[in-house]
Amino acid sequence: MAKVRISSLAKDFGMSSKELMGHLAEMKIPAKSASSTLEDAYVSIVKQKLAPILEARAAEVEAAKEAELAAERAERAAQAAAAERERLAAEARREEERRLSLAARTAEETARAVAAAREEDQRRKEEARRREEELEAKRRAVPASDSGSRFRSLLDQIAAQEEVLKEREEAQAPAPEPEAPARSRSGREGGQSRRRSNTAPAVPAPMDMPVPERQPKNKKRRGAKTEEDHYARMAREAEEYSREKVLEEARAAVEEATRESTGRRRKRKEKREREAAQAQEERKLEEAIAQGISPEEMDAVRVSEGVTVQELAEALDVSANDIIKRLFLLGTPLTMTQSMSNDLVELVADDLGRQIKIITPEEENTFTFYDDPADLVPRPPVVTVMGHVDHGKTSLLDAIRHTGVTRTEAGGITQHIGASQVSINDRVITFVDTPGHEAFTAMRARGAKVTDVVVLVVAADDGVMPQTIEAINHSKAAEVPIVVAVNKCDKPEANPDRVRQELVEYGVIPEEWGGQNMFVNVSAKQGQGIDDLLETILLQSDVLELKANPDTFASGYILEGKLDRGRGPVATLLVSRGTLHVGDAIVAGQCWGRVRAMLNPRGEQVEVAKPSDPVEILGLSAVPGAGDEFRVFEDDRDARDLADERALKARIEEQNKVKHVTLETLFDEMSQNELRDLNLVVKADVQGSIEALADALGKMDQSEVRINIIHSAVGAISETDVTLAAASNAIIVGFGVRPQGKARDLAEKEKVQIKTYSIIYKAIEDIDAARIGMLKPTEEEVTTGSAEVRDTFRVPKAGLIAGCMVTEGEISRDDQVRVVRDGVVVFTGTFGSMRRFKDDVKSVKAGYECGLGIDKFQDIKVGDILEAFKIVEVARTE
Ligand SMILES: Nc1nc2c(ncn2[C@@H]2O[C@H](COP(=O)(O)OP(=O)(O)OP(=O)(O)O)[C@@H](O)[C@H]2O)c(=O)[nH]1
Repeated sequence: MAKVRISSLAKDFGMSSKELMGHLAEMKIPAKSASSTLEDAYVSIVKQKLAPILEARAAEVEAAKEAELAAERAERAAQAAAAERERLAAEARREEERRLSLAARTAEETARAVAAAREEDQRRKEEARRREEELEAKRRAVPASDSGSRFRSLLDQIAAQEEVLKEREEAQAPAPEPEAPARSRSGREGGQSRRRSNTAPAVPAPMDMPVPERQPKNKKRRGAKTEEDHYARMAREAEEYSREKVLEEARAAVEEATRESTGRRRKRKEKREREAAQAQEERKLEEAIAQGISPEEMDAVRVSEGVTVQELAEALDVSANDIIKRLFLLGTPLTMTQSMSNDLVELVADDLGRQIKIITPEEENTFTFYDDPADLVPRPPVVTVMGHVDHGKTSLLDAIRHTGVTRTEAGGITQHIGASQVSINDRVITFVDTPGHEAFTAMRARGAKVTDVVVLVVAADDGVMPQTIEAINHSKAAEVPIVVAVNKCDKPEANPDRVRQELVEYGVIPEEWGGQNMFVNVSAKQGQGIDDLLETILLQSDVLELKANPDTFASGYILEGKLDRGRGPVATLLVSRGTLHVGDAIVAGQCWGRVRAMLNPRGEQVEVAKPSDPVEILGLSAVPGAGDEFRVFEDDRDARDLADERALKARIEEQNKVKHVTLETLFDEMSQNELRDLNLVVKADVQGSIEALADALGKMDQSEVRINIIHSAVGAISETDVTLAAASNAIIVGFGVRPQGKARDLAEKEKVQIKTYSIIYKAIEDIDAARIGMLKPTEEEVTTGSAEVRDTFRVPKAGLIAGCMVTEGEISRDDQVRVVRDGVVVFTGTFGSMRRFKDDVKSVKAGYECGLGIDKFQDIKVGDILEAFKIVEVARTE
């Protein structure tokens, strides 16, 4: 059979060998190290079980790849965008430069034009002044009579000259008028002003630039006006272009600013969300710590142990069909109302990629209470006495009780209720009387935390013994402080110091040696050191600052439950919180009732029990179990409902234990079309048997049902085999091997069928029979009687006849017969004749003689024993 190394399998799975080893350990598949090998059958189981993880991992890898690709794409896009931004910025820069240089050029030109205009103006003024002077000189030289007409003609000449000059001026210098663009854009102005505005320059002149004088208007100059329109249009276009540009830039700037502010807003929002998520995470963590579970479990969907397919579907909010389908694929077909094993629930949840938390009945029956610290008041410590057998636990408890009783009041111990209370220095200590760690651990296993302090009894003459160590370990696991009572100190061979030294090795270190544990030397027998021990317990409990809220409905744990003939169910409870009153409606496990009467440890009737008080109560509907949690309900209907609900759940669970396939049910399952695979785990004493079976199975018709040997090995049927079979709905077939004790128990619990055979063909027959839906009853040989051959004689036609005496039972004519000579079977066949005297008979009883002939056997000898037997069909029990 092929084998795979764990390390290479882990590699295939894309996980570390360590992780895979962890999974294997969970599946109870034996694997020593990463270099160990796994059978093929195990590999397929591992693959099946890990399928959800592997798929998830593949999906993760896929997602990571995609994320990488997306990141790459995003980066490329970002680069492209950056390049585009760079290009646009460069373009904008170029545009700006161009605009600036244009403006500069225009300004320069304007300045030049203005200077030229000024110069021209100056020159004109100069000219006019010079002409004025000339005229004045001429006027003075001309006689007064004809001076009028001559003067007029001169003036006309001058006017004509001025006209020419003006014309020249306009033609030479179309100096642009630096007028504000806003004014030029105002459409309310008249045509004149519009025309004026049309002469505005493309770019406004710098502020400090001197404004050129306005050009004189001339409506008659048509040609000049056309020229003006052309330039004006160009100027307007240039201006509009630059305006558009400015607007565009402004818009872009606004957009950018908005983007930045949205970005900031988004960032702020993201930060707020992050903080909220973090706070929620922290809250979750705190809650998880408070409940003693991992934060992941907080997210998980919670279902009760033994949940049915339908309930699981509802809890996971998926269709029941989906779950049934998955179960079918897992090889465990179940119907809607059948309950599922924890393994199956986890497998299905994994398959669906969901977190699930299975709530055990203990967890389900636990209540969580919250008390305001202001309501808490000190309460007495609850102490459990533990120690090795015969080290004096019972004696010590007796001595303590005796001390307490005599100390408080006369009357002695009248009743023992499984717990006791003693008073010392006006303070009370409660002792859980059931000594030994079984009670303690059993309670703890049920989630009951009743003990505040453990008194570890160690006999000074015996020292640390195995149960002492166990008690230490249990106390430490429960985080309960230990006070050591070194007992039997009265004995001459007592060596309390040796006890101290030995305990140091186990981390129990005396205070006087710098450790945490208080030690007291006592003698339970002589009552020595008991007060000292009680005071030490009080000291230890002071450190613990034990408190509880007495002003609320009571809750706590059942210490003991029993059925009393006269009084009915009786339970001893320890109140952890609140105050219990007679008449309270109470639920404990699956029991409920009203507290009819309450007795304190001294057997006195009491009306109330406060935190740390043990009381015996009457009135429950049934006997609760030790460690069951109890609580009082305001309304007894609620109490009854809860108890009923729990009882019903327990019953359903019992009925619905997961059903696995058996050879007998195989045909039914097949005909319902629910099963197509018959999985086998084969264990044998020799490899040859496994091979022979595999061979034979291989030859069977597998058209209707496929037979898979999911695991085979030489050796006894182990727990691991059962786990594997349970997980894969397989039948365990054993040849010449038996299940180990624990494996049998587990198989019973898991309802896994184990079939053991000593002959291979029987197994093959069974499997084949199961396959075709017929499981034949077993054939058994039953000895009917035996006869002794006393004589032989020959009879014509009939052959050799033996004269016999029937010594045992009754031999029938139809029986088969075995001829035994000197302890060896020499022939097996059937009777040919059976006669008494001359008559053929059907049977002969013990004590009678008869003549017997055996078919095809003529070698009967005197002294032979003829054993008669029948083959009967016996209905199979396995
Ligand atoms: N000399 C002496 N004998 C003691 C002392 N304490 C207990 N014994 C004896 O030790 C034996 C065992 O005492 P138990 O009190 O039954 O011890 P235990 O630890 O309760 O034993 P189990 O219940 O069987 O685990 C009895 O014979 C007691 O008489 C003591 O202080 N001194």
